[in-house]
Amino acid sequence: MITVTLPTKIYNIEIKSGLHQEIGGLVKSVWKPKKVVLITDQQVAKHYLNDTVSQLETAGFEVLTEVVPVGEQSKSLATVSKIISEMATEGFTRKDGVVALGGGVVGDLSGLVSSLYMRGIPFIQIATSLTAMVDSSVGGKTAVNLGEVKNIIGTFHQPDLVIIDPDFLRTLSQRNLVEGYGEVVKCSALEGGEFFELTGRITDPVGILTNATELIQRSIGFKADVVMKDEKEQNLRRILNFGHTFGHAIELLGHGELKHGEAVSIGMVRISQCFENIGVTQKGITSEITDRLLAVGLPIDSDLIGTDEFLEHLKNDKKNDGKQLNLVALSEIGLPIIVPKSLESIPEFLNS
Ligand SMILES: NC(=O)c1ccc[n+]([C@@H]2O[C@H](COP(=O)([O-])OP(=O)(O)OC[C@H]3O[C@@H](n4cnc5c(N)ncnc54)[C@H](O)[C@@H]3O)[C@@H](O)[C@H]2O)c1
Ligand SMILES: O=C(O)C(=O)C[C@@H](O)[C@H](O)[C@H](O)COP(=O)(O)O
Ligand SMILES: [Zn+2]
Repeated sequence: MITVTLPTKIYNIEIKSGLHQEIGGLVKSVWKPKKVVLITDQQVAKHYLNDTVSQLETAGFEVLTEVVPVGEQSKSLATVSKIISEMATEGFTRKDGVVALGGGVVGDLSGLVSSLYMRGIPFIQIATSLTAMVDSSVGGKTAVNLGEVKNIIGTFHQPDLVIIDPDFLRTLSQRNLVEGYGEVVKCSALEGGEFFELTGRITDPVGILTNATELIQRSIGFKADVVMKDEKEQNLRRILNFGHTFGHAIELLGHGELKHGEAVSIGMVRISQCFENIGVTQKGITSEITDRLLAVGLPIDSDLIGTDEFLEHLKNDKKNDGKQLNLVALSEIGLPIIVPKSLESIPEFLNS
């Protein structure tokens, strides 16, 4: 178990194989019986919805289920408003709760629903994808996209509890498993040391599964420490965005072809190479990161980088100050820094 201690909230992240059979009891350990809306997507629902509903009902909760279509398209205001209107029809009050059962899409969407309904009601995350287990279920960033802009509508709203059972990974597709591993490599490069050595020993997707619990604990342990120091991303938390400035732009421009973790993988390699070329990043680091990503089959390059549309998307990065981009670089493995750059300088930077 990892505990996240913030100025206005303390919550636990329970990580253990087999927890999917203890959901009712775990939820009851933090909430009195009440109404809950259980939000999931169609794919996760096929495997886990009935059992989760039955566990929650046995524990005394009254459950409304909301099953959204699979994929990034469900991170939309239309989905938020549909769910919120059904909660209102069902008489949900401020004392009731939202439970996310799914990957990062369901988690980001449910988090936003819970933070908006009646100006904020309690929220629990049950992470079922690797991305959710190593990253999105923790830290309280909630979001939906608006048209072509990624995560532009969102809040910080921390959960009351995070449940992570690596057994859920057994039904996850290899592509989604590998995608989530992109964020693991990110955390390992940011932290360095034994964590980076561990990702260096993973030579294929099977290695992700056999080391899943340790990879989850290390990634979430690292992220939780950063979030505890800077919950609202005023400063340090920006490092968790390594690879995302370019990554989010190509994820959106790919119109669903690139999954989030794949786009981040490409984003990390390109930003790292550019910083290596101008002497900010120590020589050899890009190839160490690239080796880890290629080992599991993650993509490391995209033609979308550098196009006019790409440059246009960079304007929406949430780390920007006015016209200035704040890019995350690694001066060495384990030593992230923020490097300001003007938008105008990016074409030259990309060709450095
Ligand atoms: N809030 C944050 O801090 C944060 C961090 C990282 C990523 N994100 C967001 O998360 C999203 C990506 O998350 P994702 O990769 O989990 O995508 P996702 O939620 O779309 O899940 C990927 C796919 O896996 C399926 N799935 C999930 N769990 C499963 C299981 N156990 N068995 C079978 N299928 C399963 C889903 O149905 C979906 O088809 C992006 O929108 C990204 O922006 C947010
Ligand atoms: O938790 C954070 O902080 C992160 O930046 C984690 C990222 O992996 C994640 O993709 C996050 O949703 C990106 O947020 P955004 O603020 O760049 O939209
Ligand atoms: Zn991410």
